[in-house]
Parts: sequence; structure tokens; C-alpha cells
Amino acid sequence: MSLYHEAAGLLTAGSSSGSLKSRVFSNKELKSPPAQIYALALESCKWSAVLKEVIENAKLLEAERKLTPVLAVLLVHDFLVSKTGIALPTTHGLRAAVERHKARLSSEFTRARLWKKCSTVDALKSLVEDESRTGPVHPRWVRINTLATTLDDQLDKTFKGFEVVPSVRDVIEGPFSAKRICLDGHVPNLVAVSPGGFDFAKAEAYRTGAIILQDKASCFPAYLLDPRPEDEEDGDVIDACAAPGNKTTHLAAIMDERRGLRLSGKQQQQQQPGFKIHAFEKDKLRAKTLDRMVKLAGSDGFTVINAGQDFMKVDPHAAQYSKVGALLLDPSCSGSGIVGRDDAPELHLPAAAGTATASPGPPDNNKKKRTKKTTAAVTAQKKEQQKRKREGDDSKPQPVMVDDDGETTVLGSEKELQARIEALASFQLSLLLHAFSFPAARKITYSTCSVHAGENEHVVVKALASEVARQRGWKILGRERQVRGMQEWPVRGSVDACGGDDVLADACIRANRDDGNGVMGFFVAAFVREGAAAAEGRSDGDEGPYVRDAEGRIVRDEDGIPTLKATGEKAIDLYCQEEEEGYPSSLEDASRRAGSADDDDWGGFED
Ligand SMILES: C[S@@+](CC[C@H](N)C(=O)[O-])C[C@H]1O[C@@H](n2cnc3c(N)ncnc32)[C@H](O)[C@@H]1O
Repeated sequence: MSLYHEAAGLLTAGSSSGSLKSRVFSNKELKSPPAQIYALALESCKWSAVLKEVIENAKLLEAERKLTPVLAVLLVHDFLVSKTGIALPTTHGLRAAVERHKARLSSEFTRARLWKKCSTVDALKSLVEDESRTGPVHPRWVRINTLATTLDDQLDKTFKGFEVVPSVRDVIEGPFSAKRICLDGHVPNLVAVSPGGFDFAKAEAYRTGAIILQDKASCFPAYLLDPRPEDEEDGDVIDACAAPGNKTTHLAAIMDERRGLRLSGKQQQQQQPGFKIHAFEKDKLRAKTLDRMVKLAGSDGFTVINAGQDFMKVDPHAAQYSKVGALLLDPSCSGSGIVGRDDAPELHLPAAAGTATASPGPPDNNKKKRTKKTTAAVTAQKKEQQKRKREGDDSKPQPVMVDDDGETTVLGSEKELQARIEALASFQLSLLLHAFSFPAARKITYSTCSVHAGENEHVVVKALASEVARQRGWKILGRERQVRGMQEWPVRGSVDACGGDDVLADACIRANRDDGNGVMGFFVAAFVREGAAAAEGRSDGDEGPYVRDAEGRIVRDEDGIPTLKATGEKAIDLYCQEEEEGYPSSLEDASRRAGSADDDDWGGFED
């Protein structure tokens, strides 16, 4: 079967069996490369309003009875728009059926272009691109991977010549192909770029992992978790549901940066990091992607990938997790907040031979005849619709849900949607409660790319009310204790969905896909353990054993050594002394042995 027949089959299947992307990429029967089919189908949809005019006015379907309207759009798209033409041998019947009408099609295409006041084909391309954009415009969010590069470096190289604008709105509202960039004000090392202003696939920085395409909202969990590795509070970190690895590599970059603040450049290069990220991914195939991404980002030295490992089956009390102080939990969800899921623009089809409908485009030379035919065609179409309705097939697309495992569920009713969300929520809650049981854990973030309260606030409420939360002292991390960018992010949880608890709702963070912030639909909340919670505070003066600055960061001397609050002495002095005396070598132990007044802060480590 040709590329064109396969693309036509997928387009004809309609959205009731999932988005175009999921229909293409989940179809195991396809002979042609899925990426090629998807590109052809998507581009043809974008151009279909123009091509419908061209095909109808050139009377292609009347002359070539074997061509269906969908096939005609796909073939004429490649004939007129694709640089390489129709991807079939010259002798192939489908190709010949179009190329026989070369002159007529080309002149109708020119007429359509001029009708749209475009002086060149490139101008028409931009117009088609703009007109095919459905829904709110989103920038390309680019995370600068600080494991490999710096923001300044990327501004000098990859984004050289870009206009730096003050707000995301300036990016969104500017021309699609503008070269604009905005440095995000909430998440460090994140920029928003004009959606059509840059060909990322060709960028060296993208290919080498120096920049990573990641929606702003998807950067919230790792930033909110705020992992503080090594001799600070959090030790090792778990990413429980890790593939493809956006958040795993973001965690790695944050942890490495923290380490870099403490060590000089040379020390950092010489010393192996003293912390690990344990990344779990139950799906073996997705784990391969995770592995590739971790290597590309440069965090493979301290990331342990547990491929094919179900996080639910991990023993929290196993020795290798005894130092896990923080967990990031981003489980499978309905994916209802994802931008671009129902991504294909509407497909406009030319009327089949003998049923030509009115075309609102350039006037053709047979206007009188067309009007007569049009009336007849509309009546025939109405009759056909009535017949289908009588037969119980009104072709109204049914709602579908495509989760991030690519699983498509056709939902017949609101009740089915609720049942699906309940099933997901129950799985999400079990994972969260499992995360609560890690002995040394002090912080957890829970996130989804779902817009449904059932997968978000409701899971948080149930988790807080659980036995394990009560026994182990897990609480929500209040807004006032969150990292600055997340405190300042304005979109919060739903008070209703939190049972009227406005403090809890304010602690929950949401992102809406159509509110002008240019982000996907997302939810994240952070939990801290009581005892540990006090140590998290940045403002109440009860912040663990080390002296901290106004932003809550541990103050260190030029060698990276913190000062103990209890004694006013450099922690290293105690460390050396105790080493000589055969005491445990960790700085935390040292501070505890020094009789710190903050001993209670460390209760979080006790199980
Ligand atoms: C939403 S995606 C994670 C996206 C990822 N955090 C990122 O930012 O790139 C959820 C992932 O969790 C995996 N998963 C689902 N259940 C799991 C389980 N019980 N244990 C480990 N992984 C699981 C799925 O296969 C899927 O790859």
C-alpha cells in the first residue's frame, strides 16, 4: 500500500479513534515510515482549505474518477507544495492521475495564491501556517542544560541575534516566525522562543543536549523539589516514573549546580558527585529513551537507571535507598493538559465528483453551472446526513483519552470518563503513598499533566488523610515555604477541589493551557515531613544546623565549608577533629555530635 493510501486511511478514520499523532504512531500495521505519514497528513490538513479550491476548480475529481477526495488532497499537496513532488514512480497510476492535470492545477494554485493577496509561494506558506494554528499559541520552551552549558553561552551562540523581550506575551503575540526570546521569570535557566523562529532539529545545541525542549510547567516539579544533595539535607533522589527523562535530567542539572556552588570549578571536576539519582521506568522501551536522554544531557555519571522496574515493587527499606531524602513522582495520567495532542488542523475535502459544493475562494469561470450543481449537491448532502442520523450514525466524534503510555480509550460518556479518571487516580495515589514510606524521605513532589481535579487536588487530599501520612508526619509544603519562583507563580489549585481548604489550594500549583501564560495544563504539589518541614522553612529562623542567608541558602566560605549555628565554628574544624577521634565523617553527623540546638530538625531522618 502506498504512502498516500496509508495517510488517506488514517485521515479517514477520524478523531474518534484518537489524535492524528496517536493514530499514526500507535499503528503497528503501517508499511511507510510513521514520521513521513504524519508529516504528509499534517501538512495536507494545513493546506487543505487552499487545495480544496484548487482541486474543485481544476475539476480533478470529475476527470479522475478513481481518485477519492482525501487521496486528491494528499497527492496535490505533494505535487504543488512539497519540494520533492509526489513520492511515487513517474509511471505510477496515482501520480499520473494528478500530473495529467499539471497545467490546470498550477494555474488554479496561482489564482488561489493571488486571491489570498500573496505575491510569492513563501508568503502563501506563512499565511497557511498562521491560519492553521488552532487554539492558543504556545512558545517553544527551552531549558538550558547547565550540565553542559550556561544561559549566557546559549544567548551568545544558539540565540545570537534574537531580540530579548520582557514577557512571554511578547513572544506569543509576535509574528510566528519572529526571532524573539524571553528569559523566564519563574524557573531559572528557562527561555521562551517564538514558535516558528528556530529550527531546533538543525541546532547543534539541541543535538548535543545543551538545550532541552521542555514545557515551562513540566519544569516545575524538579524546581519545586529543590533537591539539596550531598552534605546538605536531601542526599540521594528518586525519580519514580522517569521516561523520557525531562525531569530526571532537570533534577540532575539542579543538583549539579548546587554542588558547583559549593566546590571550586577544579574541585568539581576532580570529585565524583557524592549523590545519586535513582530513576525508575517500568516500560523497557521507554527506559531506552530515558537512558539516551540521560547520556545526552551528561548526567549518566550519577544517575542509576532501573529499566523495566515498577516503582511499586521497590523496597523502600533496601540499603541502597537509605539516603533517599527527596522523591519526584510524575506518574502516568490522562494527559489532558498536553498541548498539541489533538493537533491536526481541520481537513477540508473537495466535493466528490458529481457532488461539488460551493467554494468560497476565487471565482471560477463556470459560476452559473456551479450554482445549479451546488444547490443539488447541498440537498443530496442533507439527505445523506438525515439517512445516517436515522441509521444512528451521525458521525459525531466520540471523546477519547490518550494517556502518556499512548493508550487510547474511546469514551462513550461522561460516566466512562469519570471511571477512567478514578482508575488513574487510584494508581496515582498508591504510588504517592508508596513514596511516603521511604525512611529518609523529607520531600516529595507529585505532578500530572492532567487538568482533572480527580487526578490532582483529590489525590493530594486523600494522600494527606492517609494512615502513612499521619504516621510519618507528611504535610503539604505551604506556598510561603516554596522556592521563590513557585511562590510567585500565580495559578494555584482549586479551593472547591480541596474541599474548601484555601490554604491547601494555595499550596497546590496549577498551569492552564489557554490563559496566555503559554504553558501546558499541569498540576504539582509538594509534601514535606513534619520535623523535616521546619528545616525546610526559609523564614522562621529554624532552618537546620548551618547558618543561612536571606534566601535560605547555607552560607559557605570560599572553600565551600558551612558554619554551624550552634558553635559559630566552621563545620570542617569539627569534621577534622572528629575524624581524628574516629567519629563518623559526615558533616551532618558532626553537627549533631556538636550538640546542635537544632537536633530536632533532623528527626526527619528517623523512621
Ligand atoms: C508522565 S510519564 C513521565 C514523564 C517524565 N517524568 C518526564 O518528565 O520526562 C510517566 C512514566 O511513568 C512510567 N510508569 C508508569 N507506572 C510506573 C511504575 N509503577 N513504575 C515505574 N514507572 C512507571 C510510564 O511508563 C511513563 O513512562
